[in-house]
Amino acid sequence: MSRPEIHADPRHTDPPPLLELTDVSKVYRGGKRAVDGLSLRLGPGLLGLLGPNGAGKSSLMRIVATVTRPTTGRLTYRGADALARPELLRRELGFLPQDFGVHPQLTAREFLAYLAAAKGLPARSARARIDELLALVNLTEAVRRPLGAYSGGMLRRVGIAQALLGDPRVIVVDEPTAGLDPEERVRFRNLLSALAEDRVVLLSTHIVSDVESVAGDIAVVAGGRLLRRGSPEELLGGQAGRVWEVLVDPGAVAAVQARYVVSRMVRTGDGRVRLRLLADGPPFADAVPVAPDLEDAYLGLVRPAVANDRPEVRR
Ligand SMILES: Nc1ncnc2c1ncn2[C@@H]1O[C@H](COP(=O)(O)OP(=O)(O)OP(=O)(O)O)[C@@H](O)[C@H]1O
Repeated sequence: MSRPEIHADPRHTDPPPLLELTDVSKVYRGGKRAVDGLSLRLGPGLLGLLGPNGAGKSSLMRIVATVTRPTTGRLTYRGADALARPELLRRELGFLPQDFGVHPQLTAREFLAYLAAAKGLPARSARARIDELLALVNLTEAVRRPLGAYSGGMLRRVGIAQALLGDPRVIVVDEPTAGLDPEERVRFRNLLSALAEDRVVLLSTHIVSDVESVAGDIAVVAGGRLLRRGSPEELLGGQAGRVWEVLVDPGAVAAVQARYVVSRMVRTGDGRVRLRLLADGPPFADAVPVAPDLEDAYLGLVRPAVANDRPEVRR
């Protein structure tokens, strides 16, 4: 298979990036190549790292967070080698890993105080910061309860709060909206977007809507590679004239799916199915061209790169 073209974004070439990954690969024991020659330049702002399960997002996030070393490639922070001297990056980093674990017997305040101490933050300023963060993630009411009694969404919010201890300049959050309800999702996206005004925020997700409204800059990854980086508009531009809607009988759906990337299916009131699909020209005589959205653009990039699950029919 030919290597996909790597699109560098000229906006990120000047001034020098705060954080830079150069030709980074990660090969796990057993030979799995999770990240494959990936380069990224990051300055202040929010970069949405969007890719399907297994794309290598977590591996990449762990490399940036200096939890995992890449097999080959370079990582620099403020121009210094962050693999040789990870402490330079670590002391300015907040990381929310995908598998964030807590001590169930501690309250949120106790747990954050414990993490603040582990990070070497002075106790007095940490206390004030913890209360500020608990309010920010809307957990003030629950601070006296042990974490073992928290819901998944509440624990996620504790994870977000701990990532912000110490006022990091680089915030790395791996699938942070997993387990959050829709209102919490919106709240959290807005928080990250405000933080990204003057910080590097790297947010990974497989959910297009998580990055759609907040990230002016999106990197689409699959198979450990960067497929495309750009603004939502730039990503949409790549699919202009390639998105169509067509009404078919339910019995015809499988054949259409076998031939085209189907980005959406909706059962209509009269028992037919409206399919939205990607094709270079009109796939059927009665197909209607429609404007691409980010979900189309994402699937148009990712589906040719990896085999993926088919979408469910929405009723
Ligand atoms: N420690 C490990 N040892 C071996 N293989 C691994 C390890 N961690 C991840 N992988 C494999 O590397 C690939 C990329 O995984 P990674 O978790 O980085 O992707 P991802 O995009 O974050 O996916 P997900 O959202 O499912 O976590 C997958 O095939 C995964 O099974």
